Amino acid sequence: MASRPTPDQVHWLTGQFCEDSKEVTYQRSITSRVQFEACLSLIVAACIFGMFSISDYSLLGLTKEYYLLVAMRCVVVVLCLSLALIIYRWGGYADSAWLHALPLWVLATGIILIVPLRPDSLSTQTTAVVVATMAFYLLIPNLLKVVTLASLYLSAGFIVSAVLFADITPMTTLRIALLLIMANAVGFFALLRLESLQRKQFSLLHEERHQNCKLLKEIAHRKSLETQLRTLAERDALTGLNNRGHFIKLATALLHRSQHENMPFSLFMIDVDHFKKINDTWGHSHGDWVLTKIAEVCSQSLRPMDVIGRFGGEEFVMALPNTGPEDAQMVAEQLKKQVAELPLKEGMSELCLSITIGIAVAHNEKTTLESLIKQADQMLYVGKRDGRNKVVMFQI
Ligand SMILES: Nc1nc2c(ncn2[C@@H]2O[C@H](COP(=O)(O)OP(=O)(O)OP(=O)(O)O)[C@@H](O)[C@H]2O)c(=O)[nH]1
Repeated sequence: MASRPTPDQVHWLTGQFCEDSKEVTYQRSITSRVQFEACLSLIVAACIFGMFSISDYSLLGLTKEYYLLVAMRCVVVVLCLSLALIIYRWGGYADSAWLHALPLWVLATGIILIVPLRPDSLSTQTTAVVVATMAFYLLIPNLLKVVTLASLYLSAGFIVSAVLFADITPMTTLRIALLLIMANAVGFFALLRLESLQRKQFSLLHEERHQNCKLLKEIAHRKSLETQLRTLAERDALTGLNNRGHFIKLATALLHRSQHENMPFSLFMIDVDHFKKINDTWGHSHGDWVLTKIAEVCSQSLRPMDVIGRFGGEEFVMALPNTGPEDAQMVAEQLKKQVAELPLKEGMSELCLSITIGIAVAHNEKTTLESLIKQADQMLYVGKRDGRNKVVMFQI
């Protein structure tokens, strides 16, 4: 049973992809280059074809045949130049291969028509046909099928014309035929190899791009997973604040920097008053909501250099670098006021929301974050004991 061709498989005889859609994609990818190169090659070919009128003159002089030849050459040159322009403007050969075939047929007809007008210079013309055949295959960019048909037309037309008008012997006819068969075979296989190699290169490039795309997607996916993991490792799921571990890491760095710069550093321990009662009265979801609202208020009151974290349960912690006792007291009072003024959920109107804040300020280089947390926690306890809704500062 014949196996199905793979998308990258190239046909052994046409040099094109076996899969039509892939071939069209390939042809479209090279359209602009082919258009430019075909246009350039046709202009050069037309000029060379026209220039041969000089050798016509040296052979024929100003005879009727010479004028006919010049007229024919002019028609071919004009047609080729016009077609070159049309191809340059509109000639994507994925859609209009016939347009690329046309100038080859015009040139071939022109070459064939020289024989009846200049039958004496057959050997020169045979050389010209061989060169033209090679140029068709290799220099004028075109599809192998299109080139092969035009070249065979040129060879067959030339031989018929030579037999009819140049009065050649059967032996000479055979020699010319063999020469043209050889030129066609060499041109055909050279172009077949070129077409196959170009398409294989295209496939490899395509595959490489595809793999790169996959790799970029994979990298993006991994980066997003990494971000998610980092968030999970550093953030508190309910409030989105830093979790205890990450807060300690960030606050320790801030404390060290303040100590290095000889600047004060304050730490707040914040605890929601009678939070258990909120849970018991309105349920855990309302308790959660209150915690997120308080977290929001605290975050909004921070400066960019401050750091906040959820320490556990209904307890928050804030680190304020470059903040001395007076400023810390002021910020804490302001925070306490903002929490008390928080608009509450429907049905919670009788709740008097308040927080107690314990403050510790680092005074010398030896103070550690651990000791500051301990002192602020002690002040929190004092504030709770003294009736809650208080700001208490650790005094040395
Ligand atoms: N809704 C909710 N409740 C929590 C969460 N974490 C801890 N809690 C509750 O918070 C309550 C803390 O109660 P307590 O330690 O007695 O403190 P309190 O009621 O605020 O009393 P004081 O701090 O002395 O004013 C407990 O009932 C915990 O179950 C949470 O993430 N969500």
